[in-house]
Amino acid sequence: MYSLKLGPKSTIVVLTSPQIINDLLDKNSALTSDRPQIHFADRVTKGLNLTLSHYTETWKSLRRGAHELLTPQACRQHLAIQQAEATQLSYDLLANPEDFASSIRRYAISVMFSVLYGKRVPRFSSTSATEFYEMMEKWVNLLAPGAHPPVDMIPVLKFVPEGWARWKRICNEVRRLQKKLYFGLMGEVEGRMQADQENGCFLETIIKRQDEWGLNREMISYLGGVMIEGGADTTSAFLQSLLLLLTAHPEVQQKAKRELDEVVGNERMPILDDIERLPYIQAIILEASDNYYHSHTSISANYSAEFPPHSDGRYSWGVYNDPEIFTEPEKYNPDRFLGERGPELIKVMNLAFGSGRRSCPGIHLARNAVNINTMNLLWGFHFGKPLDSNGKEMEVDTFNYAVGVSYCPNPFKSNIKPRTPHHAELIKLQLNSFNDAFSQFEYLLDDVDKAHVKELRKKLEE
Ligand code: HEM
Repeated sequence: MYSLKLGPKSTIVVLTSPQIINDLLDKNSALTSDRPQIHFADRVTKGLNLTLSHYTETWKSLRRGAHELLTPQACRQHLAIQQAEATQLSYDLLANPEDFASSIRRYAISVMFSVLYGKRVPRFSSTSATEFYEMMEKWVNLLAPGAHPPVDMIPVLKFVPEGWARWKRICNEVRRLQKKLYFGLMGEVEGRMQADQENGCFLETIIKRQDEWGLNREMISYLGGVMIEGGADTTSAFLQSLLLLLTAHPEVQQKAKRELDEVVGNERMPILDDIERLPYIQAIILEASDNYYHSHTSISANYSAEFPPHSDGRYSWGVYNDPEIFTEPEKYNPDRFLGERGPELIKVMNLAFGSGRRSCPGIHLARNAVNINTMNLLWGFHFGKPLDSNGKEMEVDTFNYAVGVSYCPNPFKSNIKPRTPHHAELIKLQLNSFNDAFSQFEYLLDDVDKAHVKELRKKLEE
């Protein structure tokens, strides 16, 4: 653990010990559940962004709604569409293996849209996805460290007139885009409810129970939007990290496939419950989880001399890369979780979803997504190293990540092939069997998406 003093009022504390994290964020969470001051976020969302907002009564109402709708039981109800979309992802890798990154991103955003708004995203370039990503690019750039004047450190900058402060105009633009998108999606759900076309999505329940949770229309629309922000790119970054690591480690793939062949076999695709009987696959997931997780908390009262009020606490890499906890932490070695120290290491990896009151409310949905897709990908495909112009395998850099608000591998190549034609055939058959699961989420699609879905169904039936 160490701290950096960045001015009279700003201290960043970097936490690297699981014991201190537990003590600080779990046992003392009433004092450590705030977020640091982010003026741009307050200006854009007026305190309604669940992830970035201070520890306020508004945050508590938003969090209660999010929590109740993302319990393990509630997430079971979303399993059919998660499984269907995961099969669609496998099919997309068969059809267009070079474009795996877009296919993964489509998968992740489509599950979030379906679960939240009851409307899937059949193409990466579907209008809803494009609008979301356009908004997100501006939003993430606005929040990126160093991209704009340091208003939080020099608050007087808030008074610079808008004509001279480009960041103020960007804040206004992001606010406009967020409101247009999030209110628009909410309006679609309201319209569908009035037309008696409910499909059990998150926003329907929130709208019905808003009084109980103390939420108004603006809060609900932001809650939905923030859940897409929190759930889509995190899940897709995990799956891209996983693919990068698997591509670099054929020996891990081989071992995983042996386990899958014994437990699942070659006559069906995996289902979620299989994961319990696949300890090596579980270890692959745990070992891939240290690459990008972050927690970001703020200490709101005088906790101790090292943590003055409003100090800003962070942990991530330090914990998972401590050689006293993880032997050779830089090595991708799932077997470390299967040895004698496995249970102790698994406990540390559970920090990957945060600790205390600000920990990830989407953990169960995220784990289901990660489990289903890791099993599917290893069951159905081989991820080979890319080849150079002489047909020789190239090495893969597993530390080549984009650094920013989200942490995702930079574009990379993987030589993706189905394991056998039989595996490819089973993926197509399974996708065809999910027509009913998909159709409930296709009511609000535009004409281009509807035509795309129709053409795909026709192809699968040929
Ligand atoms: C693999 C996928 C995911 C990972 C790795 C992940 C990880 C995290 C982490 C580390 C935090 C911060 C915890 C802290 O500050 O202590 C967080 C917060 C959050 N996550 Fe996730 N998450 C994932 C998926 C999801 C999903 C699917 C949803 C929505 C359904 C979601 C919604 C949120 C929200 C709203 C917050 C902010 C909570 C708050 O500040 O009260 N996340 N997540």
